[in-house]
Amino acid sequence: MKIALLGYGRMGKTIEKLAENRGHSIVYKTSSGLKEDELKKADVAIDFSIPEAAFKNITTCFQHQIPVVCGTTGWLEKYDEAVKICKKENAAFIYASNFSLGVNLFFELNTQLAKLMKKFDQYKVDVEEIHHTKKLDKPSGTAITLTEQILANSAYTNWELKEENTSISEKTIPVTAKRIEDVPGTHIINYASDIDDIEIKHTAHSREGFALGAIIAAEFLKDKTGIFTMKDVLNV
Ligand SMILES: NC(=O)C1=CN([C@@H]2O[C@H](COP(=O)(O)OP(=O)(O)OC[C@H]3O[C@@H](n4cnc5c(N)ncnc54)[C@H](O)[C@@H]3O)[C@@H](O)[C@H]2O)C=CC1
Ligand SMILES: O=C(O)C1=N[C@H](C(=O)O)C[C@H](O)C1
Repeated sequence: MKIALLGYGRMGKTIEKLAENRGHSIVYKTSSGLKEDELKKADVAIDFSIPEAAFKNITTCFQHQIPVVCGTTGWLEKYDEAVKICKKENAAFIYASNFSLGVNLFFELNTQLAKLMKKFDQYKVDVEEIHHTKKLDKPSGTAITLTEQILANSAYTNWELKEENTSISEKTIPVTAKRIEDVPGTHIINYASDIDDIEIKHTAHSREGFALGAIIAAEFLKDKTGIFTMKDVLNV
């Protein structure tokens, strides 16, 4: 498979290494704007760039009917518009806030746990994410997905990023974002009561899980049209 890497930073470089080990070739890579003649050489594009660039990158791929896998976080206010353009251009698209198998299993666990906890209102939930200090967005896209899953399966009505010394209402899910050097990505869901806590946690040991998941998504998407999610790719 011929891959275009849109974003050649930490993730782009990890994807290049794993993709070549799986027999794919990187035919185009960029860390700035797109050269459309170069992009057109690819069977599929993988975007791990920056929030400001993702929408332009992926919609340019749609215009050339190049299937695109996007892992960039922090641009989702434009997701619905991207989906509309993808359908109009008869292109193919997968976005995921997290491509790792482990986190996608964790998403299922989180949903089931939220359903179970719904009737036990003595437990208060909070969501915490920890990432490296170079991360541009907060909270992480993964933390937002986890929080939205809890909202869809509980009596909570909204979420807020918790800054120090702020008080948060009963119906609001507090989300804490910590930045610690070199942490690839940790997510914790805690249900606390006066008597005990119940906690689930996912810890990424490196970026390889994210990169491998994105490559598997690209292998799935090549030669397809339409909008897909990691549930379609992994059958979870
Ligand atoms: N969905 C997932 O599984 C994961 C998502 N991410 C997300 O992926 C994104 C990238 O993460 P990292 O690789 O750690 O960041 P990074 O900062 O190492 O790499 C981003 C690269 O994009 C480049 N860039 C800037 N403008 C561009 C443009 N117009 N077109 C193409 N590239 C451009 C930058 O120069 C940089 O090299 C972030 O939004 C991060 O949150 C990261 C890991 C996993
Ligand atoms: O920026 C990162 O590094 C990561 N970003 C994604 C997110 O925002 O959820 C996924 C992963 O946790 C690493």
